Amino acid sequence: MASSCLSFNASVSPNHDLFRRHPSSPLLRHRPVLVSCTSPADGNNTTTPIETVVKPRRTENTIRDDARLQRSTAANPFSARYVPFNAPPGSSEHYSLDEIVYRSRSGGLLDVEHDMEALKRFDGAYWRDLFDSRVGKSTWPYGSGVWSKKEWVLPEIDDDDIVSAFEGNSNLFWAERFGKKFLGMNDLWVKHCGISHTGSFKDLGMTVLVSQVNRLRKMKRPVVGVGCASTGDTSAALSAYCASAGIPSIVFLPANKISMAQLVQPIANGAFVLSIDTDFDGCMKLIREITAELPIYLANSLNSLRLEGQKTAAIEILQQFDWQVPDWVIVPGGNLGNIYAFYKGFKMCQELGLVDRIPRMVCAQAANANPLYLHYKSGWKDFKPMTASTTFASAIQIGDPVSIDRAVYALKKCDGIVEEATEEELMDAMAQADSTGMFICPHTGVALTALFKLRNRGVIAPTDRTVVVSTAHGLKFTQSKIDYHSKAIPDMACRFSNPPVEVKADFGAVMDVLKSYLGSQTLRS
Ligand SMILES: Cc1ncc(COP(=O)(O)O)c(C=O)c1O
Ligand SMILES: N[C@@H](CCOP(=O)(O)O)C(=O)O
Repeated sequence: MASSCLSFNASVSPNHDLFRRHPSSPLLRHRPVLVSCTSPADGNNTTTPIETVVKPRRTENTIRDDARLQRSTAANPFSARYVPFNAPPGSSEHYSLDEIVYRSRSGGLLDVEHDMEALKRFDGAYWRDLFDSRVGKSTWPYGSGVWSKKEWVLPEIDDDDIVSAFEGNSNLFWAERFGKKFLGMNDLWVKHCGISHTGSFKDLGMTVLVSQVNRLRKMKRPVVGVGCASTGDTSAALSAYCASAGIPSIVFLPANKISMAQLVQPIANGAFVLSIDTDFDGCMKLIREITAELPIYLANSLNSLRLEGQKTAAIEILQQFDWQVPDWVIVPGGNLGNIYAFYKGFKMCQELGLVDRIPRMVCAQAANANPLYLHYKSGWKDFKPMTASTTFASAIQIGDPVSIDRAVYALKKCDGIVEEATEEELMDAMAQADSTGMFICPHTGVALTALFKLRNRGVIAPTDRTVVVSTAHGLKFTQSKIDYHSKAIPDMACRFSNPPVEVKADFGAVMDVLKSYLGSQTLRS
């Protein structure tokens, strides 16, 4: 092996990033490094040559400068494009990701299609090692859980155009006490996507969409601003990423239907906020009409770019289980982009040999906003949009989900299930989870209710490895918790409420209440 040529077998050696990441290593300094990757998939020791000139780091460099210095000069072998979602065989319709297009010629949804043949030139072990090697570092842009999978997300974007808050890499934790106490389960996990830059999973998709907009604007494409309709989380993510890149954002919010914490997010980030006297579906209809007329780029998940980022949460789950596949993954659903994004992430891992199967998925809806559930119960016969009623799970108060076709496709492919949760069920589940140390959002309460129901029916077994996706941070929804714990919700027993005890500032009075409390604890244990 020539000293300037590091040839490695993809299934054995970690990856080229390791070499890029340590430019100050005496072995690498000033040395052109030709990284060629054996492709076990075709048995040849040929390559995708990724040539990197490693230059010394100057102290005034930013991490972007570092990334620029270490960048490969070889042609990028990976690419992606828009195609009609679930296109019929033989369809040749496709669009560059640099085009501004949200719908196929027939008016259907689009999907981002990756050049899977190019990705398949590397085997599963290569991709696992590559992704694993990027976790927990601050290398631009791989410090992000989304961009650490860049080759599978937006392979062609220049690192310089990426707008990232190093989102993703959210924790997946063992819900030991909740699982044992309430469900008799020993392998229950929560993927906390709400521990994120703006407090929800929307950051994962928004970094991708805003990065692409950044690129389009540099290419002088007509994008004056980026807009969305929102139940709160999409607008929070959009406004934060746009503000970070200096791009105007415009958000349409249903008046009085989102939490105060969510409302203040786009306001604080300088978005142009319209509070509109309608529901989310009304806002969605308006933003679609407006973005067809004005040079405002549409940021809702109708835009399939978003799902490319969101799918990395599924890849992360597999990675966090050391590439073992869980039995079940439960996701709360509203506009229904996320359930498809999860399916896509799992499916890519299977197709590219990182894992050998995919989990069964459950989509959980609030009973007050359950068009997918009703469609599932009808045996997938006719889908009927509805007017969603008020729900504590306000971010999924959606009656006419734009990604209905994507969701149905994903659920059919993974032998999935749809469940629903009444207001009382979701609030009780949230309170129960919180009582074991979590602080979840009501949407996660919807997902936990689905789990309760499926466990009670014996569909999910006590030892099944199950992941509940927590989609937002509970701190965005404190008012619902206050209402519950103060028993201020009409027609709800609030069985697990834990209101504060008011007591006089008097030693005897405090002793009395404490003795009574401690006595009840002893009796319980
Ligand atoms: C907190 C939260 N959970 C779940 C969802 C549902 O995701 P999706 O619309 O992709 O189904 C949303 C948004 O809709 C949300 O904001
Ligand atoms: N919950 C969403 C609703 C819009 O969903 P999107 O994924 O299509 O943007 C929100 O937070 O606005």
